[in-house]
Amino acid sequence: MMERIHAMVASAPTALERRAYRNAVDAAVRILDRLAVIEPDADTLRKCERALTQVEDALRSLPTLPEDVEAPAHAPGNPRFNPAERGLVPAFAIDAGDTGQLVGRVQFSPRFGGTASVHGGALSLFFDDALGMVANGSVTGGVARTAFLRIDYRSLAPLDVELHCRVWIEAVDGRKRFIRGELCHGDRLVAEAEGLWVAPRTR
Ligand SMILES: CCCCCCCC/C=C\CCCCCCCC(=O)SCCNC(=O)CCNC(=O)[C@H](O)C(C)(C)COP(=O)(O)OP(=O)(O)OC[C@H]1O[C@@H](n2cnc3c(N)ncnc32)[C@H](O)[C@@H]1OP(=O)(O)O
Repeated sequence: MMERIHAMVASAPTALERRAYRNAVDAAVRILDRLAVIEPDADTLRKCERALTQVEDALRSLPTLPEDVEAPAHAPGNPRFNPAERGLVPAFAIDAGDTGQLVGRVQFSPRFGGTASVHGGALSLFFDDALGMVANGSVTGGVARTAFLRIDYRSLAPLDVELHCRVWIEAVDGRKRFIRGELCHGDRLVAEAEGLWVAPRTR
């Protein structure tokens, strides 16, 4: 038990560690964004690979978070919890929220590109996070998992451009939370999403 408590305390990052973590992830995703747009040059890329392998070696020298420690690993203060801080989803800015809806902006950088526009799966990833945030927010209270997520792709989503997003609670029925969302480029609808989040049984 003491070991477990120690592991829980040890895995909660300080503000300094969290900032350093975010800066390291930012540097890594800037590399992926750059790799998505460059004209490849074998010599330069071989040098990059060598330098990146050194970075990887440095990261391998660090201990990994214990797998069995649920609470701190998923606590809001832990960067492992937050997909945007890990570079998994594009960073988005929340302009308004907290009343069962959320209004914000998101910009998909080149690594999220399919061909010339945003990859459909990246849009789905974003919606899972944004709708999930409202499903797990202060109005509904507590944790819920995605049961289904349907995306309607209405028009191509441009890369590197600010898109506007709105997410709201459509209905709550017992453990079920039906959430909807939409993403627009200016006045143009880019995609719509609807999903169901189910809270765990209490007994
Ligand atoms: C510590 C505090 C935290 C607070 C956080 C606040 C800050 C938040 C900040 C940032 C949040 C970021 C948020 C990201 C969110 C992303 C979430 C994910 O991506 S989760 C990974 C992907 N999802 C899975 O892996 C689920 C896998 N599936 C399951 O675990 C189960 O199937 C589950 C839980 C979804 C349902 O299982 P059952 O056993 O609990 O419930 P049953 O009895 O089967 O269903 C309950 C009701 O739901 C309907 N239902 C279930 N699945 C359905 C479906 N696919 N379609 C339609 N209805 C469905 C059923 O028909 C039933 O309805 P009837 O009660 O009879 O009316």
